[in-house]
Amino acid sequence: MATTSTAAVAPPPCRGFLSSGHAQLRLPPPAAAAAGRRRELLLRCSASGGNGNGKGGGFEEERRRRRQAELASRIASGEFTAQGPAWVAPLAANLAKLGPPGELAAGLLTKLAGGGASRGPEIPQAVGSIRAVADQAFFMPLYDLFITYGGIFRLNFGPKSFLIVSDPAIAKHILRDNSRAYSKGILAEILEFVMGTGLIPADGEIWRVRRRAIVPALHQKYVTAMIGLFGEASDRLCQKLDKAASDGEDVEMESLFSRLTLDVIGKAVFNYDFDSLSYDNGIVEAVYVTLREAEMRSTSPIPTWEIPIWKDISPRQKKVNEALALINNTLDELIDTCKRLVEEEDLQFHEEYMNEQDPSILHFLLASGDDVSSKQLRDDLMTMLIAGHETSAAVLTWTFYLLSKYPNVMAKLQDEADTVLGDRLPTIEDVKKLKYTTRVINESLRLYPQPPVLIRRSIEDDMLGGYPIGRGEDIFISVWNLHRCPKHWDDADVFNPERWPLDGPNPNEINQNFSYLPFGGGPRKCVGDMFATFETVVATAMLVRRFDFQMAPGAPPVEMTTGATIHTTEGLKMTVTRRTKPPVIPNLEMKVISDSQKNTSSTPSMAISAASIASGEDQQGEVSATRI
Ligand code: HEM
Repeated sequence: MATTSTAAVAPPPCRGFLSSGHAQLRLPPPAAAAAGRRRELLLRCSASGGNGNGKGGGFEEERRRRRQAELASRIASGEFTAQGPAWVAPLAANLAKLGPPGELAAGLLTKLAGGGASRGPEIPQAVGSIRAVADQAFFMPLYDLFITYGGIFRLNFGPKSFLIVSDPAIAKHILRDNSRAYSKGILAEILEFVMGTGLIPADGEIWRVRRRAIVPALHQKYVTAMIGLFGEASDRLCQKLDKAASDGEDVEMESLFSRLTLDVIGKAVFNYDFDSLSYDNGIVEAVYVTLREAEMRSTSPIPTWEIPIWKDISPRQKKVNEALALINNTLDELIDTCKRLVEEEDLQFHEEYMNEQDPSILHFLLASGDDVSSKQLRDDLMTMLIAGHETSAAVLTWTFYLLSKYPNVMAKLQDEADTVLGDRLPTIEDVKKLKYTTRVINESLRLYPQPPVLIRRSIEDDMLGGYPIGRGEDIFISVWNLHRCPKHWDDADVFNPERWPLDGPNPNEINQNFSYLPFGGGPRKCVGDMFATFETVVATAMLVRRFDFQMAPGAPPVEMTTGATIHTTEGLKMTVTRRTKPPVIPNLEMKVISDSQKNTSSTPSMAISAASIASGEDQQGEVSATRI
């Protein structure tokens, strides 16, 4: 079968943050009994998926399992284990950087120096080489190390050192209880070139002011109105798939989901129609060039973009600068146009203000009289464009991957979509009824959290898990590990939407006590959580209502790699078949905001959001994301 090529401007994503570095892992020697227990745990905890029977399967699963088993047996054999006086670890780490002879010397040194006593509580240290696992996404080996060495340990690689946190109580402390003692650290440094002081990288006073300005824009009426936009964009994707099904072409769904969510977020944030599902234009290409650069910077061991002269003459940097200039000019024009519209408007601003011709966040911000420089406004828009684009696309990609592996879940999902949606574009009332679809998204986010790690830096001394830490520590909170911890989850690796009862609260960080963090937690929790949940629910329901999805024959194995979110290494190539049900023809004359959607101020609270109301940020008096 031929393949519909849709990835012209989206080059393959980069490898993991640590994958090209030489991570050095060293830990205190486990007692023999503990090693045995760990080995047992490791065997139970391979982070693989499974098939519809929950028994696992597939070539890629097998490869993943083999690689994990290899690392597990190397850890259990004590290969990474060394002990000795405090000076041994850094010296061994530096030796190991010199390649295989250095690694050998490091091994000998640590063996000879063995038996050092610890003075007070010390965070377990990982030192050694993970080159053997360098061909997988970096959060995968972190999982095996977590299973072996616990909820907090130090990872040294090269001159860098990170604390890896996989314990819910420690995550809660950093993200919520003592969040003021932590900044975005490396993340802010990496993203500065594209997001400036936008909401994600910003810290301190700038963050506080911008969060207070932006959160109100995602109010109930706005998110409800967006459901029409989600439906129309998903319908355009359905038309594309319809054509592929007629032509007998396989489709690369990851790239299509990326386009779907780009089209949605452009309209939702600044009322710009990228129309990337229809064609590639300069601005779409510029967005992808910028996104890939941000991911490259987050995964590269050497910051070539900072090297004097080179940064000015490198063709890659030139392309990035041109792309950024194009996006910035476009955003400036959109801001100017919107300012004119607001000036001409007979404006009566109120809490749930929304311009029905242009319900975008930009319009809200300008109408609210937000006193902000154009540069800051641009940073905020750019931040939301990126935050709301790749994340939702990744959720859809991994959801459809999981559905192809679990046909029983797909069948239930299709039943629900048939019953609830009929032949209409979804309304807010429909979305409330799509409870199983919502559980599928909840569960997909558990298995494939986007992003898989949250990054912080301590800006004060603190205690984490009983260990003292100094300021300046770079910290990775592994959401992947939290979401797959065998102590917290039954059959942690199995895709089981039924684990979340339909009549129960929507799972979130509060009711799962920070073992489940799909949208983060505390004051920096995602502002787009409801938006994103509705967007992915609407798209999933509309697609499965019309089509069956299977992995395409001969499709490359679906492996993970990571930048900001979890990507596939070679795309998600699927065969799409029209369902045998009578064709569904949505009423495209329906307005983006239907009459029933206009009067939403009295919309009763949904089960899906009721539980998220009591979020950590409220307890801290910070501005929380809007709930419906
Ligand atoms: C399924 C899709 C999404 C997922 C999984 C997701 C996930 C997250 C997570 C985990 C964080 C916390 C990051 C941290 O603590 O370091 C976050 C923050 C953020 N998200 Fe989302 N997000 C999604 C969609 C969106 C959308 C659609 C928007 C905008 C409309 C958005 C805007 C933001 C912003 C602005 C922040 C920073 C908040 C702050 O620091 O105050 N996200 N997101």
